[in-house]
Amino acid sequence: MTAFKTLDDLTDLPGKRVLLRVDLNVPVKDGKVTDTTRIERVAPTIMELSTKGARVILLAHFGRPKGEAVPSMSLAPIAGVVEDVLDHRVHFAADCIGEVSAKAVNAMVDGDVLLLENTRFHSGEEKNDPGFVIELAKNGDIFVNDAFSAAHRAHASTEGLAHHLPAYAGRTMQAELLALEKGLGNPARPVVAIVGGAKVSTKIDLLKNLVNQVDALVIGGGMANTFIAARGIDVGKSLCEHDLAATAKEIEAAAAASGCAIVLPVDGVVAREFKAEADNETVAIDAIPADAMMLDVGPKSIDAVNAWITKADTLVWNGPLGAFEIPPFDAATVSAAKHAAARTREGLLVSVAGGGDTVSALNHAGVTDEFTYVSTAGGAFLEWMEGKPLPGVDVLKA
Ligand SMILES: Nc1ncnc2c1ncn2[C@@H]1O[C@H](COP(=O)(O)OP(=O)(O)O)[C@@H](O)[C@H]1O
Ligand SMILES: O=C(OP(=O)(O)O)[C@H](O)COP(=O)(O)O
Repeated sequence: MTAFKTLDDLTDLPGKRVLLRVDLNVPVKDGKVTDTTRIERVAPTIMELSTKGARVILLAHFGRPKGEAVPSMSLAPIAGVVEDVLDHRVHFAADCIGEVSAKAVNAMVDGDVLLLENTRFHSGEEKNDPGFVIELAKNGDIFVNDAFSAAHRAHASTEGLAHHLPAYAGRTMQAELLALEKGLGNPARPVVAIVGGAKVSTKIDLLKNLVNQVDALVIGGGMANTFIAARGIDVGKSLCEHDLAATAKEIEAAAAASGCAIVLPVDGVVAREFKAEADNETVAIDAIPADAMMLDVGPKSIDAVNAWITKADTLVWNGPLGAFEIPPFDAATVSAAKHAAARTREGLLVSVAGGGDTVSALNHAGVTDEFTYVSTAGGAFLEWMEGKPLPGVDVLKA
């Protein structure tokens, strides 16, 4: 934990350009940020550096634009939200490298905060391309990483930069690792994991190891549809990654071998449109109409999920059970969140949840403060839980 340098080791900041990696990959609906938790969590690091006289240059990604400058994934609208959370002016530059960024950085005075455009607008970011890292590094004297939730990515702004500039962990990075170690370092059993959400392809591999560490794996959301389809059941138009059927089967086999129960939905709430209050019906899992999508798990499945939460001494949760942003498809997620919160309140459960949308879902259910710990990270938190090396953390220790 103390293996890396922190802001406590940074002295003489006035005049220094600090490249601060943050995670601004926040939930957005109809162009509006719906949850500012990730911004609130990095605010103390930004303000500490600014108050100590640094010129704070924020690096972040938004969405998965795959190396293209996709306007809908610009960070420009997020700058104003960061400004509101910080209650401090936030300048914006329309590129994270090159002349545009250099001009904005050169115009900074001590204490200024500048947000650079989405690092993923350049293909060099995800490739951790050495030439791109050098371009990023030109704008800074010091690198601080406060994006624990992106630390499982070996990208230019999360890993590469630490090889080029003196590198430090931000306050959130420190706090996340400490809290996860405290909550899950030696978890009381049974340990139940809930994994749902939409990022099926990037998270499914994590389940292979997770089943060796938990006593039950409850699967919901788009992830469940993929497992259900792999069992040969037609999921209609549901979010599903059919090409991952073999992986899903491997995970089921690994779970059987390690004695981990796999809990899949037995019923679902289906609709033909992805919108709030869409006409919907509850059907058995093997009766999803061909033209419908399962947007939430059904009432019998909710009972089963809550029964597993009752059995658990420790709960780890990433990914909502359904499309919670569009009621009534929030029912399962809200029910499980409230049940886990109640058990935690009674001292019967250690509950740790994480992920940009998961935090937003817990906020929606009104129970965030009642969980033992809520991480900003989803995938990174699961990888940490698996014991996998996190490139963004390891490079700070190197
Ligand atoms: N059955 C479903 N169909 C479509 N989308 C779903 C379904 N269940 C959950 N989702 C979506 O998953 C998203 C969150 O997934 P993900 O990004 O993996 O979580 P996190 O950000 O917490 O790691 C939410 O936007 C939610 O609407
Ligand atoms: O939102 C994020 O992760 P999460 O959905 O696992 O919480 C991070 O910003 C990482 O994003 P990525 O999964 O596109 O690399």
